[in-house]
Amino acid sequence: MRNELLSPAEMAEADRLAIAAGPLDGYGLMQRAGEAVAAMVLARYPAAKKVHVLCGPGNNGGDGYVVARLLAEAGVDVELWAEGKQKPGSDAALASEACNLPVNHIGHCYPEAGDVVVDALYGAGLSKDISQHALAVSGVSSAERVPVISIDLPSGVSGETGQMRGHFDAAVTVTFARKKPGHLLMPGRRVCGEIIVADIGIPDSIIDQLKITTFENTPDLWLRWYFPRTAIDAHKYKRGHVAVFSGGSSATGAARLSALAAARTGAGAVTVLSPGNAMQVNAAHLTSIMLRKADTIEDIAEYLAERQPSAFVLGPGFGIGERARAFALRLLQQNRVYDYDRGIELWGIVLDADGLTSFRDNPDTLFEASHRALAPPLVFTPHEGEFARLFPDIARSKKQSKLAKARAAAQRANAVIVYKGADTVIAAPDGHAAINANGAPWLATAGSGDVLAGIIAGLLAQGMPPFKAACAGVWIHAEAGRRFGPGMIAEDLPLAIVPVLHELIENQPDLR
Ligand SMILES: NC(=O)C1=CN([C@@H]2O[C@H](COP(=O)(O)OP(=O)(O)OC[C@H]3O[C@@H](n4cnc5c(N)ncnc54)[C@H](OP(=O)(O)O)[C@@H]3O)[C@@H](O)[C@H]2O)[C@@H](O)CC1
Ligand SMILES: [K+]
Repeated sequence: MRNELLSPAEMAEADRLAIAAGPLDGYGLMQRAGEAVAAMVLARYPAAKKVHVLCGPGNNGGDGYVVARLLAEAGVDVELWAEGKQKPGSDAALASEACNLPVNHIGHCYPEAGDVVVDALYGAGLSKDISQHALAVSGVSSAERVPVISIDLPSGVSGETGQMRGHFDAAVTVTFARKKPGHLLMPGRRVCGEIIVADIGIPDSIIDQLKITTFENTPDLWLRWYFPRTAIDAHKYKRGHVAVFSGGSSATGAARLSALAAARTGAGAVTVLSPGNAMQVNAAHLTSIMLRKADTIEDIAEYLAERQPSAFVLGPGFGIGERARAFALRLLQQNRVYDYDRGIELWGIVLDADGLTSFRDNPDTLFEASHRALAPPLVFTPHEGEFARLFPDIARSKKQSKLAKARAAAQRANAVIVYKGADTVIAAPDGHAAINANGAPWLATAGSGDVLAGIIAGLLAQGMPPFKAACAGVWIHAEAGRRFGPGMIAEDLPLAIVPVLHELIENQPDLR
């Protein structure tokens, strides 16, 4: 897999292992890094009037000296600008010695329209805010529309968290071996431009040794082994039965959106569980989706015994309060069911929106229930506000990245957490996590989250493991929204996922 995301510490470990295994030493890796960037600059900007290379004191700057030397050798007009003191004898010092160009202080750098800037100030070793001089060059570059090529990361962006300490706005970021979380987490992602991952000679076998648990959410993560295969003899209930709880008579649309999405995702049967006072309005709007009255805990118990549904959605439009808490805790009393023949978990619960907010005053009652040994798999789908209500202390942390927060929450809740946003993070209680990157702004529309909850439930119902179902659901939902484009409303989404599903299945020969 090439979708692992390496933290700066993991990347340093990969470098260390690669150097120990040979044949390249640190200086050799730096040459390869510089070659990749120089080749990219030559290919993309053959008509650049001048290339300004900004070098910091560490190895990011070292890469910059290699780029400057190679571009000058290729006949490009190169000017070198530096700040900070190099460590004598470091790879960066060797790279600067090998580069014979004059070095100017960065405070005098004024790029002009038609030039290109190579930003080799700070990468993995960023440890403080970037200087006023660096910020000034960044500002002039933006004002003059001078493209910035950032090495490893736009200087000022943390590779670990995506947080920024001043920044460059890159047109292209060239990173090495694998992407880093900071390339995908906001706000860093916004300033990376196009991200190119260059091979500098660190083999996959070295990355494998690191046992990475953070990934970019791409189909590689879940399509081949885990995506539901519709068996030829599939009976509708074998393809899973999803139940979605509806709100009262004036708030039923959200549940129907979830229900429709679950059905489109391939669940064989879907039922809306409705309060008595909303039966009529739900009945007026449902056709293939079934409807059943569920006002009380007894109604739910009866339904569970009779129909053995395989996934629930509780929360969209449901209403905040005691009823939501009681229903959620009742579902959590059911034991998980494992189908040993098919090797799949038979059911799970997606808790969204009001289903989460209802526990804001006493989240521990929810977490105690979810930690019971036989409790069914749980997926929470909070946006930022809901996350803060359920995990206030984690949400407040200034130090932790969104990735770390989602992981901490997943452990505490013993649930898969889908921490939504432009950079949705999916985290499992066992520490596995993925960052989604195929979203689009049009997904931020009312009802979009209800559809996502339904897609995930549809996948859970078909036996997909909860973390994989959540990852696949987020990706499919985002892909459908991205392809639909401007003008999309949530009602469009359940149908828009269909071509995405077709393509996923067609692209996997062993899934046909
Ligand atoms: N390892 C390898 O084999 C390979 C690594 N490669 C490359 O190395 C890069 C990582 O190199 P690195 O670890 O030297 O860190 P780097 O980002 O250059 O910064 C550290 C220096 O900057 C300083 N500093 C930090 N922030 C600052 C600020 N805001 N303002 C001012 N100063 C600041 C910091 O100071 P200190 O924290 O020590 O006070 C220290 O002196 C990586 O991104 C990739 O490009 C490739 O060549 C492939 C092979
Ligand atoms: K940089």
